[in-house]
Amino acid sequence: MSVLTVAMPKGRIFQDAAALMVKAGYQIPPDLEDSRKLIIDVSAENMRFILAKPMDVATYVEQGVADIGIAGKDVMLEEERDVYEVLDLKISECYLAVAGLPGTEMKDVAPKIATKYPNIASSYYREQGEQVEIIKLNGSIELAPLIGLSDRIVDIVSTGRTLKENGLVEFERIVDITSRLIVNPVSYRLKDQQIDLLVNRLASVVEED
Ligand SMILES: Nc1ncnc2c1ncn2[C@@H]1O[C@H](COP(=O)(O)OP(=O)(O)OP(=O)(O)O)[C@@H](O)[C@H]1O
Ligand SMILES: O=P(O)(O)OC[C@H]1O[C@H](OP(=O)(O)OP(=O)(O)O)[C@H](O)[C@@H]1O
Repeated sequence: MSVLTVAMPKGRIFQDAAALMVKAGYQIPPDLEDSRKLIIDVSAENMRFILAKPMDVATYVEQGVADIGIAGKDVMLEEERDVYEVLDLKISECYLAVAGLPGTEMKDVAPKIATKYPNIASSYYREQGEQVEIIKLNGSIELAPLIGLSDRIVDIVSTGRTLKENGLVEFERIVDITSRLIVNPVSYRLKDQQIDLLVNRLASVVEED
């Protein structure tokens, strides 16, 4: 049986994802994320974990250097990678929303939208029939309307604390987000039994609403 390479997102999703795998019976070392090592072999499970930035997970899986991966639906929508999305893991829940300063209207001509998700924001406003200028930022998105960089932001909301503490309000909810199990199409053909086993084991522990 060949080794299964799993691209795991560092950061927020990691703990939820590792807990789910442990619940599914996989012997994952609890300190997987504590070291600075980026490749961790778990020979007992015939698995290799690569620790990636969340936005890059789907890239590793599409390129085939990882057979499977765990990625937020936000990443899947933004990146549109050629991978199979096989299971909603129902972890790391959040949503994408439009937010801004309360009581403000968008400018009539070329309103500015700051976001880490330019593709999602573009298609959202295209569907709304609104012509906007997208400003790509890499973080601290909530700053943009506060300092006059944008009329609105498109960003992730989880507890709502960041919006609240910066005096911003949510205007529209765009899409609910959870993390997904994704698979490289070629790997799915070559390692179908191994992957099916993992999918079934994870599916059986994913909480049903
Ligand atoms: N409050 C939240 N903010 C951002 N992402 C969240 C939140 N809650 C869940 N998520 C999920 O976690 C993923 C991002 O994880 P994380 O914040 O660790 O990475 P990141 O955005 O690359 O962080 P950084 O750039 O600060 O390292 C998103 O793709 C999303 O699916
Ligand atoms: O609703 P909340 O629970 O407050 O979470 C939402 C915030 O968390 C994320 O930012 P992150 O912490 O990843 O920082 P960033 O500014 O570096 O993107 C996201 O971009 C929001 O700013």
